[in-house]
Amino acid sequence: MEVQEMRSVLSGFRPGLLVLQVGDRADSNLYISAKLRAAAQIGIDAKHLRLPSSATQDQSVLSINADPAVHGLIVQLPLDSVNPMDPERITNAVSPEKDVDGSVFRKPH
Ligand SMILES: Nc1nc2c(c(=O)[nH]1)N[C@@H](CN(C=O)c1ccc(C(=O)N[C@@H](CCC(=O)O)C(=O)O)cc1)CN2
Repeated sequence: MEVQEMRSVLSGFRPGLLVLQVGDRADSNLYISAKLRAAAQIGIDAKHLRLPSSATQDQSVLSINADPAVHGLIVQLPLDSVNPMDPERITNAVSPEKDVDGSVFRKPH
């Protein structure tokens, strides 16, 4: 369903997107700006959460998953942290319903 259609069917509903970044890479900043701009143009309430490069694994993803105002979540790669990070583990921690990139591995039933 297109965002406009969704908003008219679900009167006033505004989908929320969050882009999670760890660190401050210039290339990631550019990609994120483009994503936020594109989302805003089609009526998505897009936000950017930048964690410091001292951030640790997936606690942040888990708390964002639980936020009902975040309907879609993008974990911007690479994760630019001074701590060991397993990108697969982090992207797989994204709730499948919120997985904008379609990168969550789901076990077949
Ligand atoms: N969460 C994600 N992180 C990263 C992704 C991603 O898809 N999801 N990909 C890259 C960075 N990136 C977007 O974030 C990205 C990098 C390069 C390109 C690209 O090569 N685009 C094409 C043009 C495509 C077009 O105009 O339609 C090109 O430049 O030739 C796109 C996205 C790492 N992190």
